[in-house]
Formats: sequence, C-alpha cells, structure tokens
Amino acid sequence: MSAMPMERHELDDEEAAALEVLAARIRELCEAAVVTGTGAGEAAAVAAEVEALTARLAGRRHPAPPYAVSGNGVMDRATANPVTGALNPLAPPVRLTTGPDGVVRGEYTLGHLYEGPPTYVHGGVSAMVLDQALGMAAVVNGTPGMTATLDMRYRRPTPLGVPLSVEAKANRVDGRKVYASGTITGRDGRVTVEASAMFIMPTHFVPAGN
Ligand SMILES: CCCCC/C=C\C/C=C\C/C=C\C/C=C\CCCC(=O)SCCNC(=O)CCNC(=O)[C@H](O)C(C)(C)COP(=O)(O)OP(=O)(O)OC[C@H]1O[C@@H](n2cnc3c(N)ncnc32)[C@H](O)[C@@H]1OP(=O)(O)O
Repeated sequence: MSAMPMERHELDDEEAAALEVLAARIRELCEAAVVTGTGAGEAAAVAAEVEALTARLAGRRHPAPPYAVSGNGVMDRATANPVTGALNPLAPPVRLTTGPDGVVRGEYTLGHLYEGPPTYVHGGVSAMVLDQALGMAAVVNGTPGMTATLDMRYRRPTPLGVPLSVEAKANRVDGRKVYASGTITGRDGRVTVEASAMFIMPTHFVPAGN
C-alpha cells in the first residue's frame, strides 16, 4: 500500500506550458551542477539561492503531481512520469509516440546526468526507458499492465551525447499477461540494448466478463 494520495489535480494548457519551461530550466540547472567549475564560495551562494527558489515553489503545493487536461497520446497526461514527463526535471524527457502498427518509438539524447561507465549511459537508465516504452506498447495493444518481469541484454555500451532510438512492441497476450520486446539503437544503427518484458493486468483492472 503506497503512502501517496491517488487523486490528481488537473493543469490547464497555460499552466502546463509554464511548468514545462520551469522543468526545462531545472534540468539545465542539474546538468550545470554536475559539471560546474565554480569555486566552493560561489557553489554555497548558488545553493542558498536555489533553497530560496524551492521555498517559493513549495509555498503552495498539491499533495501529488498533476495530470494535464489535454493530450491524446498514451502518456500525455502523466506529466510527472520519470521517463516521458515534461514537468519532471528528472525525466530526460523521452518523447515516445505510437504508430498505427502498434510500435512505440522515441528519439532522445542523454547527457552527464545519466552517466554510468564514463561517457556511457547507466544501464538502469536504459532499463527505465525500455520499461516505459514496453509498458506503453502493452497499453497501445489494449492490454495495459504492471511490469512483472523485465529482461535486459546489454549488447554494447550506449553512448551519451548522441541521438538514440528506442522501439517497443507487444508480441503476445496470454490471459492477463502481455509480452513485449524492444531495443535501443545508437546513431550507427547498431542495437546497444535489447529488452523483453511481461506485464500483468492487476485483477481489479480486468473488465467484467473476461
Ligand atoms: C501500469 C498500470 C497498470 C494498470 C493498468 C491501468 C492503466 C494503465 C494506464 C497507463 C499506463 C501507461 C503506461 C505504462 C508505462 C510504463 C510501464 C511502467 C510500469 C511500471 O513501472 S509497474 C511498476 C513495477 N511493477 C510492479 O510494481 C509490479 C508489482 N507486482 C504486482 O503488482 C503483482 O505481483 C502483479 C500485478 C504483477 C501480479 O499480481 P497478481 O496477483 O495479479 O498475480 P497472480 O499471483 O494472480 O499471478 C497471475 C499469473 O502471473 C504469474 N506471475 C505473477 N507475478 C509474476 C512475476 N513477477 N513474474 C512472473 N510471473 C508472475 C503467476 O505465476 C500466475 O501465472 P499462472 O497464471 O501461469 O499461474
């Protein structure tokens, strides 16, 4: 049982657009924080300013992140998602689109914040991106579910700082279980990561009669 509240407030397009810009600026701040060459004194001064800005934002707060009012895509309304959420500064974000062929596709570039081995993407970050893409493929297939298994095969290092492609598709449904697979591909067209997953629709989400 989660300790977090379920209910979500809704953002109109104007609020969503402004908060999206805020998240983008905070993302830049995070990137700057890990590569800054500023001295200790300046770092302490900036920390005090950031603390004041946080207090300004937290002065009025909701119990949980919002949903956007508009959005036709699978995840458009879940703006705080850690992979695709435009309002989440921790999200790269990865823009995932779904085609009529049921394939979920996205292009994204990851910077220093996502580093694992020097100059390469952290394996857990690639797993997170693929979990999201495969999960969306399950939704697009009409069979959403919770990730039950996620199997990763890291074929070669995934580079930072260059465009990456992710693709995912649902392959098979067996009762409440849906199987999906996907890849991350580098700029040279070679697959760096393969993943397969099994999602299970929780019993309380199964439509009556199934
Ligand atoms: C994601 C929402 C799901 C709800 C759908 C609703 C709306 C969706 C809308 C939008 C979502 C949009 C996009 C999705 C994007 C991203 C995806 C990210 C998803 C996540 O980030 S999600 C977090 C990580 N995920 C968990 O936090 C799961 C924790 N877990 C559980 O919530 C339960 O564990 C559950 C529900 C998985 C199963 O529970 P259950 O009670 O329904 O299962 P039960 O025991 O009845 O087993 C039935 C049959 O599944 C087999 N089985 C069960 N569990 C297995 C396992 N792990 N591995 C292999 N086989 C397993 C049994 O062996 C049996 O097999 P058999 O029938 O052959 O005997």
